[in-house]
Amino acid sequence: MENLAFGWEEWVALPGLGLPAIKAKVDTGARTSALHAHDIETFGSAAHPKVRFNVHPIAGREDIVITCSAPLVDRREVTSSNGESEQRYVIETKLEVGGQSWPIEVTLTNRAGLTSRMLLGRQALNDHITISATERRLQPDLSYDVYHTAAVRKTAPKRALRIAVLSREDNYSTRRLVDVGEERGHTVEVIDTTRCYMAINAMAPEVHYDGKRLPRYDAVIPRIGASITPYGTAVIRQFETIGTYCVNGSAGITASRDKLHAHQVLASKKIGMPTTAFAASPKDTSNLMGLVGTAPLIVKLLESTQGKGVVLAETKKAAESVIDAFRGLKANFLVQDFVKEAAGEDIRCLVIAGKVVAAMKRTGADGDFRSNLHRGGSAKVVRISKEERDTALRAARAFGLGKAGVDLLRSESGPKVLEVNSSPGFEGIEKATGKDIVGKLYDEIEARVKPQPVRKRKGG
Ligand SMILES: Nc1ncnc2c1ncn2[C@@H]1O[C@H](COP(=O)(O)OP(=O)(O)OP(=O)(O)O)[C@@H](O)[C@H]1O
Ligand SMILES: [Mg+2]
Ligand SMILES: [Mg+2]
Repeated sequence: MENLAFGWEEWVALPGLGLPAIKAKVDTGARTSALHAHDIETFGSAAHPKVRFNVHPIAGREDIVITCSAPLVDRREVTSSNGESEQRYVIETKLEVGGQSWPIEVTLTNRAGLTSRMLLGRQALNDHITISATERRLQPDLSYDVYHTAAVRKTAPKRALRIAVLSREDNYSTRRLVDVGEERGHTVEVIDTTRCYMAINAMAPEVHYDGKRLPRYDAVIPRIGASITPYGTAVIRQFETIGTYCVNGSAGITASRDKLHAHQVLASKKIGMPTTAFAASPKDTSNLMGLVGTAPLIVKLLESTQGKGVVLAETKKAAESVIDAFRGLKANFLVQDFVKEAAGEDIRCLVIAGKVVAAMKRTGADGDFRSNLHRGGSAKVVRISKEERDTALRAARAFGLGKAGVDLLRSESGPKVLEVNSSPGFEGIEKATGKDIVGKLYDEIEARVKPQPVRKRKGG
């Protein structure tokens, strides 16, 4: 390597950590280099331990945070210049300066006394470096401005993420989320939503599990079952309060789960859907049916999933008796125009981050108007029209969902949204379309956790 001259302070970059500019002090009294970090947490398996930490690259700018992660190489006792010793995590990363780069060992410490962001110890100062103790910044200047520009996002390395899947089930979808995440070098933990507990505290929101506070996750992937929506969304809200990126937000899950609420949201955004009405009082049954049109009509339990509470009433009389029966059971329901021309078929569009990544057509079992796969329906890949695509995207956006399964009926007057599912299963659609949908979800998560440029402060 070409010789480099260092003063007592130099601009350096640690590209492997996503730190394009940082001021480092040369400290020949120390063997290993040190980086000022906080929220230092280890994660990953015993065979491949990793460490996750936050760095404020600019002294005095606590609002600028870069989250880093790196494989852990060691944990060792380090004695600092003031004689105090502490156990520190050690990582290996590339130091870049003056157009050259070489690997160095870095210990992580959050000692408040450490005034510099970084100290360069002897191990990093190879033979090709000559130090002039009385001079400073002999190497080309870098600028903190990069943290205010899109470059900070572009140059951020792919780092190992710590991800939680909120799920109570060990099914295809959960397993795929774990497998694909781990293939990409992330650590994916499956957390049983109902076993999370929380202290609702304004100052220190946190989530506990198995007797411990849950760590900081880079992302939370909610797979909340319909039976635990209120509790599950409360857990997600807690993560949202901490500032964790949740692929689907609590508000969108809540609104899309409640069929009445969901239809109101869709209607307010002028998204096509079958004419729908609902009423609470038995006195209004015939007026209610009048609002929707003439028989045949669909009567749907609000809590229905897998098509279990969806009834097709061929005549007005049949509709009345179904409604009476539901009322007798104190069940909530809605009445909907039967889209006959859909002919027992619906289209499931899988939306991830504002894109329809796959679509399949589901066809009901012989003689069933319901196309649910759980009811014996079958699925195959389908090409959708631009109008169908736009409708699916708008429906997912209406609930602010990063991942959604939007179900459409093909009607004479264009696509009609039946429902928006916030925990769409991946098995049916991956098998029908051959697409790697879980991979696309991770593409989005990886892009979302990249650092955002921070606005410059006046005078700063
Ligand atoms: N208004 C309608 N007109 C025609 N067919 C309909 C209508 N509503 C529902 N269906 C059929 O019945 C199926 C089940 O209805 P829907 O999806 O609303 O119920 P669900 O029980 O919530 O099902 P899921 O398990 O998908 O959540 C639909 O996939 C569709 O094939
Ligand atoms: Mg449903
Ligand atoms: Mg459905």
